[in-house]
Amino acid sequence: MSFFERLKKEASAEWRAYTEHPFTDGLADGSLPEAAFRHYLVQDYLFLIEFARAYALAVYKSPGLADMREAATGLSAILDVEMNLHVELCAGWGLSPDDLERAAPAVEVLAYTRYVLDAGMRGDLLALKVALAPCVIGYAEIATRLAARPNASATTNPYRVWIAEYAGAPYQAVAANARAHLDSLAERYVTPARHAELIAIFKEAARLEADFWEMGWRAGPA
Ligand SMILES: Cc1ncc(CO)c(N)n1
Repeated sequence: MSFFERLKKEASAEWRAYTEHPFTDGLADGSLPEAAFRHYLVQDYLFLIEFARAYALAVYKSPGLADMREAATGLSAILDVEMNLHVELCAGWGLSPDDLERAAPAVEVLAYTRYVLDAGMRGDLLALKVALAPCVIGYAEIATRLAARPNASATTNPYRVWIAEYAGAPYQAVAANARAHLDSLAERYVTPARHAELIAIFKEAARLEADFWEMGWRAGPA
């Protein structure tokens, strides 16, 4: 079993609560209230800015050049690809870059991004990549599951663009790469004594991802 599979297995309750949150089902069938999605989009932009900072920390925390380049590629994937797609997606929802940058971060954004940055600052590159894994790899898994649903790509589903973006080949390749790199770091740096620490970080990050969906979900009409 790969290291990533092992993490998922150990954190199966947290993983399910995150990847099968009702918010995601609302995206799949188009039933998610628009206010919930709009709130999520604004907060996700603020999240991505801090997430880019965590990748920058991964560059710094890299023991060697190959790890450094991998982290730099991840940083560029966020700053140059994912954030541009996000701005485009937001424009379609009537949200300008100004609207996005003026927003105040929700406590769920602060809690999650500070947690990941802290795990990286006090730990090594592996601890940081474990904290990042639910975000990067989780979204790829969620979108693949949603894309297989009957209404996911229907023109009547307002969330089809979001699903297609994360289920699409470029994002899936980013996630596959992150997964392979995590497994290779684990081969180099995991010791039995570290398992509990790393599983705890993974569980916490998955829990904070579920809280992120919950934040969006609460912004929808009751
Ligand atoms: C909250 C959150 N987690 C993961 C991703 C994927 O990058 C995202 N855009 N937002």
